Amino acid sequence: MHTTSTFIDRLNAAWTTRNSLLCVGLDPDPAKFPAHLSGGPDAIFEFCKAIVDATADLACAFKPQIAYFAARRAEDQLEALIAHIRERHPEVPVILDAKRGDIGSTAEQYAVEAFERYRADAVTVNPYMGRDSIEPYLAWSDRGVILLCRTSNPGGSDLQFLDVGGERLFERVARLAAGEWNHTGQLALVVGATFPAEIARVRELTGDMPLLVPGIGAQGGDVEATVKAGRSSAGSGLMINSSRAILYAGKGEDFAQAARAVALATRDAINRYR
Ligand SMILES: O=C(O)c1cc(=O)[nH]c(=O)n1[C@@H]1O[C@H](COP(=O)(O)O)[C@@H](O)[C@H]1O
Repeated sequence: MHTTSTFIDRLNAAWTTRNSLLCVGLDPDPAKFPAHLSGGPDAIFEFCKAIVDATADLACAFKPQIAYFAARRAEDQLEALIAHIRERHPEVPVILDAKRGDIGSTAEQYAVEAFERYRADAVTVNPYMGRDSIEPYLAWSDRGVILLCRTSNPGGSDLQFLDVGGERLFERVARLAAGEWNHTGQLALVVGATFPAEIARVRELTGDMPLLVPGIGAQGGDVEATVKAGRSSAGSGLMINSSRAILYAGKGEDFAQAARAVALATRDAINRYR
């Protein structure tokens, strides 16, 4: 399964074969499920499986957010969902959105959780604790590590915009991630679609590094500005995530088809500006 190719190889292949920079976010909230699914013991799995099967050919990645599963004691459904993606859509990389961050010995356990238990291709990590808190994930040489850099939320500026000796903190993170921290070539960065000027700055600092860009759709980020600011030299380089706008596009029994229609329109809108 995870043999010779790296996360970044698999991502590159998915970008090309699917002609898509759209990452479909899997943030399942049972309160928003269509009536015919609510209450079932495997409702979270069934909901996500339907979305995955309806959108796999349109997606360069899937990004399950672990909190939505853990909050409802549904980690087994997350395992089953990722196993389903591996089996049915093996060419679509899975990013486990867990935003971990801890001392090295604990990070080793988080890496086992993400890469062995859940078999994710990549995991999101908070870089606040520094280089040795990231290093354990890199021991899994065929997986990716996606560091928070300039997050999409308004409060992201509280710390990420602080001046740290002539540059802003997110710029330091970007420079470290593109330089000395990336000795294995496994790193990527998160930059919110709600801040196109900072996407452009991070692109400038990181060459063609892959960027995970959440914030279009429900958070109101602008697709055109995001793509123009973030595209790599090859007109690629982005995993532009949308979760709620796709997941909850429809409320009826045809919810997966409604999700597909939004995913298709979003993929095409992104491609217009590459
Ligand atoms: O790491 C992330 O994925 C992430 C980083 C960030 O800065 N902002 C952000 O919204 N996210 C995640 O991206 C998803 C956005 O969901 P929607 O706003 O519904 O499209 C959620 O799963 C968030 O946890």
